[in-house]
Amino acid sequence: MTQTGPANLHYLANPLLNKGTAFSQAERDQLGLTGLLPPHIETLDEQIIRAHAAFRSQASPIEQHIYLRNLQDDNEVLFYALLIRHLPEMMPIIYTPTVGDACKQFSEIYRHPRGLIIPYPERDQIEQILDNAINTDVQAIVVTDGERILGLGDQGAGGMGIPIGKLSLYSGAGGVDPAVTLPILLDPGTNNQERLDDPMYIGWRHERISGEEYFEFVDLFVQAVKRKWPQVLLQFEDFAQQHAAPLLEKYRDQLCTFNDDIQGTAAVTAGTLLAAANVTGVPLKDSRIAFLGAGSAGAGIAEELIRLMVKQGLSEAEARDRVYMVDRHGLLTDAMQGLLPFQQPLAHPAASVRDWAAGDISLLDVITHAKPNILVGVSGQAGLFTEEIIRTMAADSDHPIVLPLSNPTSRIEATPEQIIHWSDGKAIVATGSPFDPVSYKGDTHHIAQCNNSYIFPGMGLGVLAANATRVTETMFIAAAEALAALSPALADRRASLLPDVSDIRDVSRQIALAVGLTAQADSVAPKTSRDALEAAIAAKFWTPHYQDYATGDA
Ligand SMILES: O=C([O-])CC(=O)C(=O)O
Ligand SMILES: [Mg+2]
Repeated sequence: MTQTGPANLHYLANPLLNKGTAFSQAERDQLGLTGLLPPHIETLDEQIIRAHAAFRSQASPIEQHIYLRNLQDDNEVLFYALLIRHLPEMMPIIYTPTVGDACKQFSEIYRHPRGLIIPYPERDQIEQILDNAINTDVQAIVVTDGERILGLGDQGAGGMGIPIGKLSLYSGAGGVDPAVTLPILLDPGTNNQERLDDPMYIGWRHERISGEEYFEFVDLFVQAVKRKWPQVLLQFEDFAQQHAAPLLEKYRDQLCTFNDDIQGTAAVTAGTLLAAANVTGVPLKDSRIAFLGAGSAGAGIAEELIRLMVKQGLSEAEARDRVYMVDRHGLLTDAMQGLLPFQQPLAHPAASVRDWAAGDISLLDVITHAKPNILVGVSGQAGLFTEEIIRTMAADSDHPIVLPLSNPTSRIEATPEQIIHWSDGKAIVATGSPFDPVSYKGDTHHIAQCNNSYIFPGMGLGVLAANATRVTETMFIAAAEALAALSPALADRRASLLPDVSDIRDVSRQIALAVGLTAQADSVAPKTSRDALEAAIAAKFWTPHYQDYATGDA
C-alpha cells in the first residue's frame, strides 16, 4: 500500500522510527518519502561516519552536546549507534560533566520535547500527562525535581537534562531499549533566583513548594505511575538532601524503585574500594574512612561500606567506629543539634573525640587523629581537599585512597594531579567526573571514574530482565561486588581500579546477572535457572539497528 501526504511524518518525525538517509528505495516508494530525502541511500555505518565528523566539527563541548541531543531527537538508532561506537569520547558530552552545563543553559538550548514535564499547577492532571507519553510500553523512568543537580544545586526545570542523560546511558551503556524509557521532570518551582529572573526561563516561574504540599505532589505522581505502569522501575535522581532519603524510605516497599545518588553512588564507591583493597592489601574491614559531606549521598556510601565491613566479619559497632562523617560544622557527633535521621547512626560519641579539637572538629583534625586510609569527598564544593590535608594523610598511610567524587569537574574537592603530587605519588585516586591519567616521576596513574554510571545501567537491565518487583540493598551489594571482580587492577596493580568506559556494556551485563540472581535469592523476582536468566538478559539487551518497514511485494 502506498502512503502519501502527512502519513509519512509518522516515520520522519518519530525519532524511534526515523531512519533519515537510510530509508531504502522500497521504503521511500511505499511510505511516500520520495523527494523528502536526498537521493543517496546511506548505510547506518555511513551515517555514523558522517555524524561523527559533524560532531567533531562542533566548537565546544556544549555545542557537541546540542548536536548529539538534536540527533537523539531526530533518529535514536543513529544516535545510539554513534554513541556506542565512541563511548569514551561522547559519554562526557551527553553525561557528566557537560550535562551540567546543559542543565544550567537548558532554557537557551531547548529544542524538542522529550519525556514528560509535570508542573505543580497541573498536579490534578498527572494521569492525563502520563497518558500523553509518546511511548506506550514504559518500563524504566528516571525522575528528578531539579533541586540538587550534580553539585550545581537548584536548576529548576533545567534539571530535566539529568534524566535524559541517565536514560541515554540506560540504552547506550545498559542495553535497555530506548522505546521503553521515559525521562520525567517534576516541576515544583525553583529557588534559583537567577532562573526566576531570567525572561527566557521555561520552567514554572514560582518559588519551590515545600513541606506537606511537596510530599503530596510527589505522592500524586508516584501513585499515578503505580496505577498506570505497576511493574515500572522508577529511579529517583538529584533530589535535595532533605527529600531524597525520606522519599526512598517511603516508596522502597511500594514499588520497584531506588535512589541513584544514595544507592547507585554507594555501590560504585563500594566496588571501587573493594578493588582498591586488592591493590593496597588493606581489606575494607581494616580501613578507616573519612567523608567530607554528610548528606544523603555520603551517608548512603557510609552505610553501604558498613554493611560490607559487617559482611567481612566486624560487628556493626566496630564498623561504625571506623567511619567519620565531616560536614560543614565538622565531625558529626552525638552532641550536635539538628542531625537528620539518616545522620544520627553515623555520629561518633562526643566523649570519644573530646580531645581532638577545642571547638568543631575539622576534616584536618579527623585526618590527624583518626588516621584514615580512605578519604571520600561528596561535598559538592571545589578545593576542600587542601594540600595540608592530603600531605597529612599521606604521611600516615602507604597507599592513601582519595576519592573526590563531587560532580561536575568544576566542583571537585581536589584534582587527581594535585592529590598525586601532594602525596608524592602514593595516593590512589578515583573521581566522579572523568579525568585523564596523571604522569608523576615517570609513573602513569590511571584515574578511575567512580561514577554511578557503572551501576545504574546494569541495575536497570538486571531488574527488567529478571522481572524484579523491588530493588533491595543486597542487589546493590551484588552490583558492587560484580564491579570489583571486573577491576583491571586485579591483574595489574598499576591499571585503573575500574574497567574502561569502552567496556561498560559488558560490565552492565555482568552487573545485570549479579543483580538478577540476587533479586531471585531475595524473592523479589521469579526464580529461574542461571542459564535462563543469562538468556533473558541477552534477549533484553538492545543494540541499535534499523527495522525494515517495506512490505515484501514492493
Ligand atoms: O550524574 C553523575 O555524574 C553522578 C551523580 O548521580 C551525581 O553527581 O549526582
Ligand atoms: Mg545524581
